[in-house]
Amino acid sequence: MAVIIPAKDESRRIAATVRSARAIPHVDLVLVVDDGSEDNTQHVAREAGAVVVRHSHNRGKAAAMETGAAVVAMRDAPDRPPRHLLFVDGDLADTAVNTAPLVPPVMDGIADLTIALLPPQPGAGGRGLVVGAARRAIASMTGWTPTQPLSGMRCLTREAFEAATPLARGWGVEAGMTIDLLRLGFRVLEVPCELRHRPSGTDLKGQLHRAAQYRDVQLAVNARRARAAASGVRRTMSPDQPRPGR
Ligand SMILES: O=c1ccn([C@@H]2O[C@H](COP(=O)(O)OP(=O)(O)O[C@H]3O[C@H](CO)[C@@H](O)[C@H](O)[C@H]3O)[C@@H](O)[C@H]2O)c(=O)[nH]1
Ligand SMILES: O=C(O)[C@H](O)COP(=O)(O)O
Repeated sequence: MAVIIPAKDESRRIAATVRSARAIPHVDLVLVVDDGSEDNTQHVAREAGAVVVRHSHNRGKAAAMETGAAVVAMRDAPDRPPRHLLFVDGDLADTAVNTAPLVPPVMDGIADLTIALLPPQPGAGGRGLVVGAARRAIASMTGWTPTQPLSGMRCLTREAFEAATPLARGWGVEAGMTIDLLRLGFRVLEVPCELRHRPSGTDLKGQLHRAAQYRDVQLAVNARRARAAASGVRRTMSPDQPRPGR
């Protein structure tokens, strides 16, 4: 099992997150992908015992996740099955170890993707707009209604990860991944985890962040709707079927 931590400017919390993640049973690799931080995230993470790779400029969370998975693949042993992947945010600090319940269902083959359900977060300022839009979009495309559609703490098999790539960009990654995997028949499970993260507030920074989340989720969902419609048209036009309009 490898933990992948995408991290942008997380120097205040990354050491505690890395140390805590190293204590998760079955984890033998903790990889931090420094996504073009302007602070010293990479050094702090390395000192705390993580393997660290770095984007020279900021590319967004989804790109950091893809980089992380590629690096894990390079470090897998040729004679052993590929490691499963556990994605953990850099701001969980001491609670990162509490993502441990995500692991057994994947290791035991009960689920292909597990998603953490977080308890209510003190200081969270959202009105549920982005969360609600993502939830409805996932439900309409898959028939499954997630409780926390944006939760990024996720454990999945390598097979599921590869089926979900290329990932949707930026903040669209979670909604895109859930839709893609469910539509391909993978099994998804939400698992309660006692996590504490730094929630977005109600200040301007928080609202701009939500606007970016909303935009990225819409882009991810629209691309998937278009793809589903196009594959529907292709099916209609396959040679053994009558063509539309004829
Ligand atoms: O350009 C970026 C921005 C952020 N991060 C990292 O991505 C993680 C999540 O970012 P955060 O700022 O904590 O975002 P939140 O709004 O708190 O994230 C919530 O919503 C996101 C989806 O919109 C999910 O990815 C998160 O897991 C979920 O906690 C953190 O480790 C960041 O350091 C990057 O790697 N690159
Ligand atoms: O704070 C959050 O949970 C996310 O930024 C989403 O915000 P929302 O509450 O507006 O959906």
